[in-house]
Amino acid sequence: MTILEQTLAAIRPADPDALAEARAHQDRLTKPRGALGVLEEVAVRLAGAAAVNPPPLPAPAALAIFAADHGVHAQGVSPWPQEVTVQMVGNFLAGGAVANAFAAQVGASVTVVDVGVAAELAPAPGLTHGKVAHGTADMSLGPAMTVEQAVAALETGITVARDLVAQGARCLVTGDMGIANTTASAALICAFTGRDPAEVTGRGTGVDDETLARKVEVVRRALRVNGLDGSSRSALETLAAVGGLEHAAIAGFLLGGAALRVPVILDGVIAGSAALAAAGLASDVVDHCVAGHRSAEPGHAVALAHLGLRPLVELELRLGEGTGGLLAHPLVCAAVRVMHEVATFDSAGVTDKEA
Ligand SMILES: O=C(O)c1ccc[n+]([C@@H]2O[C@H](COP(=O)([O-])O)[C@@H](O)[C@H]2O)c1
Ligand SMILES: Cc1cc2nc[nH]c2cc1C
Repeated sequence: MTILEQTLAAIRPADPDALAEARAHQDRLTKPRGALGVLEEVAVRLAGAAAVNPPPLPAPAALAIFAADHGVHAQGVSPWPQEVTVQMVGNFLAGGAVANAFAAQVGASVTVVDVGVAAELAPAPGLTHGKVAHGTADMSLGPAMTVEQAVAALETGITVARDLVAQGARCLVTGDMGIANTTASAALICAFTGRDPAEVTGRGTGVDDETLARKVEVVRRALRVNGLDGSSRSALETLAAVGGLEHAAIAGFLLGGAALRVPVILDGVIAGSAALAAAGLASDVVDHCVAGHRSAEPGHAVALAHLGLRPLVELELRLGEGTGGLLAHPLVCAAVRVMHEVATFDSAGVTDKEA
């Protein structure tokens, strides 16, 4: 079996016994039932994903930033030049990006993965070489990737997840860097949810009205050229046709974490669209994902609703890199810590109104 086949075969849905035990456990803790709101559901979901209650504390966390370039950049869909992708990789490796500051704040490690940066990158500490191609082809003219390239990038993501868990990570956080990747994200979201490009295409790094209108038409053309406007293609073909190499690698990263029952916190719209592809390959992967935040990009809310995931943080972030996922990590840890440390009505001698 290939790494991808092995991984897909290993993914299990949330364990119903652990889910039920965790729900009952929440109701015995010294707080009014439901008082921790969304955090109660997060802890219960992690128990289901781990198949044990209480679930393991999701720490330490490891951020993987998957970097790649996009042929569709040639259509004028981003105000930023393509070389910013490789320049930001240098910034991540030097510790100078927002993702580095947030990772330091929450005690997460940072790994940068070149899965498809157009420029050559010299070996450096913290950089993983997983280059599948020097960027994708222009999806508005034909498929962005071959199916073989998409599989190679998926397997890079799986391998990165496996390596980080082997090194001790107990929570994975997705990160991305790729100028023009919000265009590919919008196309993936349309293809997987059936929504119109005008509803899900956003301003990315901050495009003006004229560029936004062009971006919507580029997404529409990419869907048409690749036969994704109505007719159904497989998840893998869809990912290859309009995804980016970082989308494929992030989808693999989610599958790799899920196969090992290690939770993965999703960052923004790039991760959300990659999760749609991962769910198309193995629907149970969603049970192992936590939506870290909701980004300002309109397609992100559409993707999360389709996946049935509720974002934890809403701060109008639209940076990527894993920044929103990292900010959610302490919340996820706090939700699980409750299950380990909070007394029950019985153990603390607190009168339960239900007793
Ligand atoms: O995470 C998000 O939701 C998000 C929203 C807008 C922009 N980004 C980041 O900005 C870059 C893509 O923006 P653009 O306008 O070039 O498509 C890419 O590096 C992403 O990490 C990320
Ligand atoms: C400067 C810059 C930093 C980023 N980080 C993620 N995407 C980005 C896009 C730009 C343009």
